[in-house]
Order: sequence, then structure tokens, then C-alpha cells
Amino acid sequence: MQVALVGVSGYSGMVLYRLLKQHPAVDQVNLYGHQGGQLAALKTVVPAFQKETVNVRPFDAATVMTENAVLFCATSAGVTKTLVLPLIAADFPVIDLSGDFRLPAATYTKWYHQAAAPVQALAKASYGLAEFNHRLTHYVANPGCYATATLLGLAPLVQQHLLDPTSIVVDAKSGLSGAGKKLTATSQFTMVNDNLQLYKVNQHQHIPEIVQQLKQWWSAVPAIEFTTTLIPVTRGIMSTIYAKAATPTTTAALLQAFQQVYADQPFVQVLPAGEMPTLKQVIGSNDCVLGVNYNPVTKTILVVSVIDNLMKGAAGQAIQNFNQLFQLPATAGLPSLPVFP
Ligand SMILES: NC(=O)C1=CN([C@@H]2O[C@H](COP(=O)(O)OP(=O)(O)OC[C@H]3O[C@@H](n4cnc5c(N)ncnc54)[C@H](OP(=O)(O)O)[C@@H]3O)[C@@H](O)[C@H]2O)C=CC1
Ligand SMILES: CC(=O)N[C@@H](CCC(=O)OP(=O)(O)O)C(=O)O
Repeated sequence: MQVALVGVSGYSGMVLYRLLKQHPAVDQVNLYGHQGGQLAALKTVVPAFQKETVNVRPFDAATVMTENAVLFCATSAGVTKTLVLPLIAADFPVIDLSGDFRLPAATYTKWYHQAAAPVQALAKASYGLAEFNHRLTHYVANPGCYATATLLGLAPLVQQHLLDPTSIVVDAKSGLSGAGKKLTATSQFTMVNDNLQLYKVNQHQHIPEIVQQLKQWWSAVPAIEFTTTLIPVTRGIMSTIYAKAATPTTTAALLQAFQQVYADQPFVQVLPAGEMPTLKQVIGSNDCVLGVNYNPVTKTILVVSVIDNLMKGAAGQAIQNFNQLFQLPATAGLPSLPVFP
């Protein structure tokens, strides 16, 4: 099958292109760029792709729908809410890595500080948290990176009411590629290197996305405390999650709940008692690795969830949703091992 990708010049787009190129069900990847832009050779758009001869053509909805079976959008926030409306009207399959279709309109405007997609278009989208949401519509809103790591870490506890729903605290850390390729004052080498930077404290756009999903699992969750920190690595998300236990428990009992929920999930690994995950266990892979611990003194549950923000947090999960949408094997086109060292 032929697939379309818009946003190949961005970090998520570059990773998604590489995955699609080696996906067994994909015969050709057709690339489209800025509306009304010029034809451009991929190797000039993405200098790392020197061996490529394919061109990036100006985006045209009719052409995309004629030539391809699906469109992947790895575009900045605020692009797909208008760019893909003809495809939504035609019920053409789209997998959107941006946040434009994850939230209700008013919530999106509040947290993304811009107008939302039309309500009738939003109604056609489904949230593609691959391990849990299996009724995908033609329009898949791929989850955000922090949201993916945090929701996979919280799912068993919230779904089984194992925590105090008012006590969830998340300390999430991300590598620089999470910010995309644009250069800003805080993404300069001299600011990132040898430094840790908190940002968007209680203002992060993933807060409503996470709470929205938690409430679907347990409406008693009112809110979460959520901070984000930029760390001096290229890739990786570590979500460190704290919550009070609903009733006294043990690490073993909690691990049993996690192992039961993720038993048949090829991309979620639950570490044994006493082990905590590191970023290097997941970089370059589509895995989420979880560590769980219970502190009987403070009655606090700790869950640590790590992912590669560009893989499980973006392009890898997009491939998982593609596989589900087209009834392909769940692990098709996805690497099973991390890149190490
Ligand atoms: N980075 C990450 O870890 C994650 C990112 N995401 C989301 O995925 C999306 C892409 O992220 P990321 O790769 O980091 O972003 P980048 O900033 O690295 O790239 C943005 C891409 O969007 C393209 N673009 C911007 N405006 C338009 C437009 N009007 N029409 C067509 N294309 C446009 C850019 O093209 P050009 O180069 O020509 O400007 C570029 O290819 C974002 O919405 C982001 O929030 C989600 C999960 C994780
Ligand atoms: C390090 C860093 O800056 N990360 C970005 C993550 C962007 C993202 O993935 O969010 P959406 O897909 O919801 O736009 C941030 O915190 O905004």
C-alpha cells in the first residue's frame, strides 16, 4: 500500500519516515510539505537522508486521497485543524501526531492558546492510546509523549481503583527532541547542556489530555499535579508518578495488577520488584518500561514509566495505530530492541 506523510522535515516525521520505509505492508511513502510550497528533494529537506531520491511535494488533499491509503501528519500544533478537513469530510484515514484532535474545542483553545478544529470534525476523531483504545475511527489522534508515558504508568492503578484519586503527582522529564526542531532560548546548547529546566508548571497541554483519559477509566479522578522538566539528553521521557494507596498494599500485589493488565501487550514491560527503568532500556524502541514500588511507611505508590518520546511517544505509537486500523500484525514495522549503548 502507498501511504502519505506530511511533516517529514520535523523530528517525529523523520522517525516516522524511517519506520514506514521498512514497514512490511508499505510499498511507497509519498511526502507532502507546506501548502503551496515548492517541490523539494528529501535529501535537501532532511540532510541526514542523503541516500534518498524521493521529493517532497506541496500538500494537496485531493492528490493525497487519490494516491494513498492513509495520511500520517507529523505537523506542529495548529496545522491539521485546517489542513486535513477535506480528508475528514471524506472519512479518509488519518493518523495525526499533533494535539489538534485530542481535546474538546474549548479545552484545546485554553491549553494550546489557539482556535480549535471545527466541532463536527473533532467528533470524528478517536484517541489512539494503542494499548487501551481499540475502537479507532478513521481519524486517529495520536497521544502526546508525556501523556503516553504517564497514562501507561497509571492505567492499572486508576482502572482498578488502587490509589487515592485525588493524590496523583507526576514529575515528568523529557529529552530535547520532545520540543521539536525549532530553536528557542531554552533549547540552545548552552541552556540545555549541564542543566535541568522546569517549564509550563501546571500549564502543560498534556494535563487535560491525561485527566480526560483517567476520567474515562475512573470518573473520581479530579485533577493531577504535573510538572515537566527538560533534561540534557536527545531522546527519552521519564514519568515519575506518586500516589497514595487506596488501602494498604504491597509491591508484589501492585506488580501483579500491572502484569495482569499488560500480560498480552508486546510494547509494555513491567520490571520485577526492586528494579527501576532507565531511558537506555527504551531509546530507539517502541517499548514502555515500568517500575513499581510501594512504601508502607508513607503509604505511597511509586511508578516510573520510560519511553522514547519519538518512538512510543510519537512515530512508534502511530505505527501501532496504523497496524490496528488496517488489521495488520500489532508489531509489524516496529523494532523490538532499543539502540544501545
Ligand atoms: N517531538 C516529540 O517528541 C513529539 C511530538 N509530538 C507532536 O508531533 C508533531 C510534530 O512534532 P515534532 O516532529 O517535534 O515537530 P517539529 O517542529 O520538529 O516539526 C514540525 C513539522 O511540521 C511541519 N509544518 C509546520 N507547519 C506546517 C504547515 N502549515 N503545513 C505543513 N507542514 C507544516 C514542519 O515543516 P517545515 O520544516 O517545512 O516547517 C515540520 O516538518 C507536533 O504536533 C508535536 O507536538 C507528539 C509526540 C512527541
Ligand atoms: C521537551 C518539550 O518541549 N516537549 C514538548 C512536547 C510537545 C508534544 O509532544 O506535545 P503536543 O503533541 O501535545 O503538542 C512540550 O512539553 O510542549
